[in-house]
Amino acid sequence: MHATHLLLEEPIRMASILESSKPNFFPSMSKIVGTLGPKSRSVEVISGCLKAGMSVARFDFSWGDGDYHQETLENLKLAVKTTKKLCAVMLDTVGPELQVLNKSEQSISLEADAFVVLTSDQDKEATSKLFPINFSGLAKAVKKGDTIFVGQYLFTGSETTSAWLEVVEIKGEDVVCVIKNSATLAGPLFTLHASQIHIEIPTLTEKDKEAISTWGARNKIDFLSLSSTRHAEDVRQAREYLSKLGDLQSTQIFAKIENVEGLTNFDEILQEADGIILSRGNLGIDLPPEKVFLFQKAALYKCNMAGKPSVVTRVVDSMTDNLRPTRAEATDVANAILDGSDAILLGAETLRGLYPVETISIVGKICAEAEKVFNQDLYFKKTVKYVGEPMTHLESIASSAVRAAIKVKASVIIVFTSSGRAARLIAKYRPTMPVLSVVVPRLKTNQLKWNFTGAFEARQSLIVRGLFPMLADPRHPAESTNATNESVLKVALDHGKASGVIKSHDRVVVCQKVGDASVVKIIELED
Ligand SMILES: Nc1ncnc2c1ncn2[C@@H]1O[C@H](COP(=O)(O)OP(=O)(O)O)[C@@H](O)[C@H]1O
Ligand SMILES: C=C(OP(=O)(O)O)C(=O)O
Ligand SMILES: [K+]
Ligand SMILES: [Mg+2]
Repeated sequence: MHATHLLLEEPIRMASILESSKPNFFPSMSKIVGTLGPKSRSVEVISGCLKAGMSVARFDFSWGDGDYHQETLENLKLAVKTTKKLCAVMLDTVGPELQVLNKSEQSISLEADAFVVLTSDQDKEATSKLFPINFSGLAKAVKKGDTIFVGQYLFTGSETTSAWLEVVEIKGEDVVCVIKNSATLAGPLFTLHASQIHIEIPTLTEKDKEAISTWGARNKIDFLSLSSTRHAEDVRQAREYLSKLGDLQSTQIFAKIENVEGLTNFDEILQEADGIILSRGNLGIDLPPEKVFLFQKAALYKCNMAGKPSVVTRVVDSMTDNLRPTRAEATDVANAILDGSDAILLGAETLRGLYPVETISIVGKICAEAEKVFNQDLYFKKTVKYVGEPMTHLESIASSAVRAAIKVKASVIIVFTSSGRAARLIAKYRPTMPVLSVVVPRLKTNQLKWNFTGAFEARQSLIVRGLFPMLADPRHPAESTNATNESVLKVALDHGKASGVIKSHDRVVVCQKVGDASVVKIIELED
């Protein structure tokens, strides 16, 4: 991953662009989150997704029930076993999403300039003149002139399967809208997005709590994607809720920023959350188009400096129906990585798209190319300056490990960690080589029984750029004596060699504790 060093800021030989890249052991350092659904739930397709580079599976509770998602998850577990590729699980909440139920499932044709009424009377059938919605407060929340988008889940706002409405009148509980573009709405469920409007529904709804405490607890979810996070308090409340659900106190919360409220409160939200999802689908509707890129760059910079993983959504919509992305989309993926994103989240493309595996593969290839021209040196300096002095011991060790690894052209960095903190700090400095994070389990008690930690920590690094986890044998005690350190390191090196990331005569940088001292050491392998 560090073979050819081109920098965007330097003149690039045009011919070098045509040289094909050697495939690496890992498709890319950047991570891919795939949403699993109708087109991606067989063991076969999921195995294909894992081999193509998906390392986090997202289960979106905006549609489908627990049983449906459970079936998919069981298939994922089988696929993980057969492919031997690790995958983390993310539960995505419904949140304060407005929905129209189309019980008859017949498509609804909307004509430009005609009128449609949004009503809270959910007993009514959806027709081209009437949309029953799941919220009674809309008439109070919107005013004449406001914009509302409606379409099939994950609509883009630019195709003929979604429509743009403008509020013309409020009649009691009903909202009368004029249709701005002709469209055909298909499927059982449409999503509604009222631009820049506060919807008075809690971020974590009762339905979400139910899904988390049953499905989530049963499956020990690694990540909670908190849809429509609007305030830091939303994250605190979700954390409080998870803390009462046994193992889920280890679940990480990714705040999904999808509207201007979340954007306005971004700094406080970032402090509370474990990571951020830039939900550009909804945000792209809430923001004027010319401002979207700016939010992306500003938010990713803040995540990078905080050392918290970031995820960008909705990159290759057109691949839902096509084998190739548009030029704009291909360029957009690369730019998300150059802007600092850790991961790319695929929604419709894998959920209901025709080419889930191919999409993951192409997105991974674009990410890998972007990583090669990423100006790590500049980024490193910026980060060190931002952190300032004095650094914490651990941060100083982590940044030094990355620097040393680049200077000696190490093929990998191996980091020992239990909490995952050391590994995340190394990733923060964006090493150009993969980081094998060796998660050493710790024995922990909840006063009832003994348990090993480590599984969550290992899987949670699957969303961080550059981190590739392995779980050490729990028979190795977590205290760092020289003998155990050496034996765990040997296992890690063997693992690296067996998988092909480490070859004989390679240099490897190791970050671990010896007694009470944190050390960075450089080792040169024999054959
Ligand atoms: N089991 C272990 N054996 C050796 N070194 C370790 C172990 N766990 C963590 N370290 C090292 O200890 C330092 C602190 O790392 P950190 O991830 O914060 O530890 P912990 O996971 O115990 O909180 C880092 O240098 C890390 O590489
Ligand atoms: C991923 C997105 O959100 P949702 O949860 O609605 O798919 C998005 O809006 O980009
Ligand atoms: K959702
Ligand atoms: Mg969304």
